[in-house]
Amino acid sequence: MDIRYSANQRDVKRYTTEELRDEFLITGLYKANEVVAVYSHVDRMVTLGCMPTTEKVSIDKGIDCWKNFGTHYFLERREIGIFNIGGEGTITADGQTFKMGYKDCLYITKGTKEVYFESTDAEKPAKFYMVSAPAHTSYTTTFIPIEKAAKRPCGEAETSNKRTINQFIHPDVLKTCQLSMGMTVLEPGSVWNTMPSHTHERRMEIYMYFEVPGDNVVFHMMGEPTETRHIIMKNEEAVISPSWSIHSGAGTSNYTFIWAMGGENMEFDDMDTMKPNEMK
Ligand SMILES: O=C[C@H](O)[C@@H](O)CC(=O)C(=O)O
Ligand SMILES: [Zn+2]
Repeated sequence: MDIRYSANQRDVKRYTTEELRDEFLITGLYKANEVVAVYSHVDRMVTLGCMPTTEKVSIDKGIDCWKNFGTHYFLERREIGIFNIGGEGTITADGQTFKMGYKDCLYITKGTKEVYFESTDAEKPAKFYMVSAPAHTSYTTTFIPIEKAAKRPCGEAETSNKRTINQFIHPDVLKTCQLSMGMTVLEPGSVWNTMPSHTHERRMEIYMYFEVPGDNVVFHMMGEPTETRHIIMKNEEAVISPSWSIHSGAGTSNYTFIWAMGGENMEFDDMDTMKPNEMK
């Protein structure tokens, strides 16, 4: 498993493009019938991708749970949020089966021993995007279609940031230990997410950009507000944002992204925002 040890804001100021990408960018999430996992020591969050084609794939395929987590199975002391960003598929969690259409979300609670992924059609495989956080207790495994998500329209066409924040795994929708996840959809002509930018010292965040058409890219902004850097991101790539970093982006087209947060603070609006002209 790819392990990322956390980097601090002082050293990051001197990182080259390559060092910045090696530390924070997550690429290659979808390899047929594999589980691709990146363990970050920032809040011990694990980002995973699974694209089952011809096989029924177990969540711990290729992962040595005892060596990496010191647990007997993946969700022994973890919770996980899963979105399907590909063709139709199914997830089986301790015998319960969930049909997962495009953009459907599933929260699976701590203590779930067996989790399997399958695609309905190997030619149009499901692509599961997942983020897992350490958990101290069990709640309820819950299927959340986009209609059940709490919707927050924000931004304006005039400032190229008109978008809808869909809160799926969120205290208003269901209980979790520390994980919250959602999906932000930008309108055509809007390219900026999370502008005005913010940080939240009390929790970290991971963004995964998708629906980035063709050769387009997203310039993902990170760093301390007065020491910003950017990472150019392609479709279906994710990026780790430590608590000290802004996480904001501008695409060469509109796009969609999934955000995931972990930390003790679950108050969505508890952010330190800044005016765009206060940043450097
Ligand atoms: O802490 C909250 C997260 O950064 C995102 O929900 C922000 C976002 O989706 C947006 O403004 O476009
Ligand atoms: Zn944020």
